[in-house]
Amino acid sequence: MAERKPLLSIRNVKKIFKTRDGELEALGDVSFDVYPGEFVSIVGPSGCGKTTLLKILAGLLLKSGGAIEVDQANFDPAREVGFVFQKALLLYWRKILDNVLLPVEILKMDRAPMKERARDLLKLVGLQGFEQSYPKELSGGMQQRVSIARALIHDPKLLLMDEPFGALDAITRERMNLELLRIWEEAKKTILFVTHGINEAVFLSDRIIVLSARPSRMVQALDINLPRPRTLEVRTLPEFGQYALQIYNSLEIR
Ligand SMILES: Nc1ncnc2c1ncn2[C@@H]1O[C@H](COP(=O)(O)OP(=O)(O)OP(=O)(O)O)[C@@H](O)[C@H]1O
Repeated sequence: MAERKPLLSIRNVKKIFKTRDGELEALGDVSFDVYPGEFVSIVGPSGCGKTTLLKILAGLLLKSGGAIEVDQANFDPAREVGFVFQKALLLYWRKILDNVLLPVEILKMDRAPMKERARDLLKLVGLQGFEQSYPKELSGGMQQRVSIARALIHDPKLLLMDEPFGALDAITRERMNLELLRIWEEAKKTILFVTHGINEAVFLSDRIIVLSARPSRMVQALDINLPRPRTLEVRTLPEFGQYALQIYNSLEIR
């Protein structure tokens, strides 16, 4: 079998912010790989630089050191990366279909053929029939599903998700976890997912990267060998608890 090549190689990435009070070292030295089709989560203490790392990967921030290698010539983050933030950040004056089509306009792609894709994606995220609604007519969970459809519209290889369900109530969050796995399996994307939820990370991921407090470095890369497709029963397996405990230990939560 041919050796798998990572889609993304993050090598000794550092980020130092220059602030009024001097330099702030956010990312100390972070290295890990993400393989095509993987679901990788990042967990770590508040302020350790998880959002910073995602922004660097999306091309929204410059790194201060290290290297990011991508297994593709001319990998353009604008085209190959989709970003889902904690808040859905929909444009309230645009209908749902037009919100999903926003990246198409930003990337100056042909809008007409993408309309059909936008409809298909809304169906994929369970929002068929809401194409002509406005964001305020949708619940928080529904709005977040629109933002997932929007992040997928230009068919990026990599989906970066920054605590996408952090603002949702616990029940909606559970539902969104199941939805996301279904979407991931269907859309066959590579996902890098930031969360504060250790159980959420274990439930969703193939691998979990645990970062230390600032200046952060990787303290653990944990492969999650739980069966897929994951159903809620997976949470009752003893291994599930053992994985969660390993992460608590790495984070020194006792
Ligand atoms: N633009 C900036 N200028 C200066 N400092 C910044 C900037 N952005 C982030 N920081 C600092 O860098 C550190 C990492 O921030 P970041 O938002 O990446 O952390 P995080 O791990 O995502 O946190 P949380 O889990 O609380 O969301 C923090 O100490 C933050 O104050």
